[in-house]
Amino acid sequence: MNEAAITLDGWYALHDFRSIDWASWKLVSAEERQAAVEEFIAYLEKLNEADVAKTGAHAFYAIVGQKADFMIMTLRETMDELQELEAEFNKLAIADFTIPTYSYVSVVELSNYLAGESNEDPYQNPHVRARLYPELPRAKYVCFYPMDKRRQGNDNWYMLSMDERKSLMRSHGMIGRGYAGKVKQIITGSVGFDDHEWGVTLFADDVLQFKKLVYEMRFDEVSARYGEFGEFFVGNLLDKEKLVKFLTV
Ligand code: VOV
Repeated sequence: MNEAAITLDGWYALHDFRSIDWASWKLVSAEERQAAVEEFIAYLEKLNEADVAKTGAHAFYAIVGQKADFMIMTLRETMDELQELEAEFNKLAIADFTIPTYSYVSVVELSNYLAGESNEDPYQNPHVRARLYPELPRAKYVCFYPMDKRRQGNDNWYMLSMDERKSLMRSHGMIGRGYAGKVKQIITGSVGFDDHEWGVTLFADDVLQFKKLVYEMRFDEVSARYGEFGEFFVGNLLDKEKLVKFLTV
């Protein structure tokens, strides 16, 4: 059997995409709408308490295009908490006017492809911890897509030796490093959890950097030869003020 990469696993992740049923939302009285918006804001503020306490993190973005109207991404210590938060959202008044369009369940993952030899417990290393339990930046834009590594004929990632995969991942990492300070990436593993193998969540203040990074990576062997991609979602940061405007009809 080929050698599997060893993964370090951090917070569990839920990406929850919803569309709004605008026709029904418009039929509700202004008072009811206001109450629903306030309740929604209180829910988001409660999510943010975990960000402040560093027991989790969340991101909230308006999605551009017809795939969804907004996305709430939550990171938590347990899968149980993610499900509880999802159920809590579903009980909000605003949820009656949303249509679930897509969701993704995964866990923040680091592989050992580029890790050096060490006897220390990686879970105690502050740099590793910062990546496994990441703060989600309030960047202006988000990009999310699920992906797989190909398993077809001669292009089978899982049949490559550990050394071959290490060398390919090194090249991948080098391209990524060129985007330091411009794009923050969170890679979440989803084998056994969802329909693809990884979720890729990117944050940036310049939306064009997503296109530049993803395009450049397409020419790198890991993506060119072995990358298979699901649907792409791109969105704009929603703060309280923008949310109120967004839900005003
Ligand atoms: C912002 C840029 C950026 C940077 C710096 C970066 C670096 C790194 C490093 C150093 C490593 C390996 C060690 C680890 O940390 O796990 C990875 C790992 C991974 N990546 Fe990456 N990646 C980036 C960005 C980045 C993008 C844009 C994509 C999507 C690919 C594309 O074509 O659209 C991606 C994918 C992945 C995946 C799926 C994995 C896991 C692969 C596996 O088989 O386990 N990644 N990645």
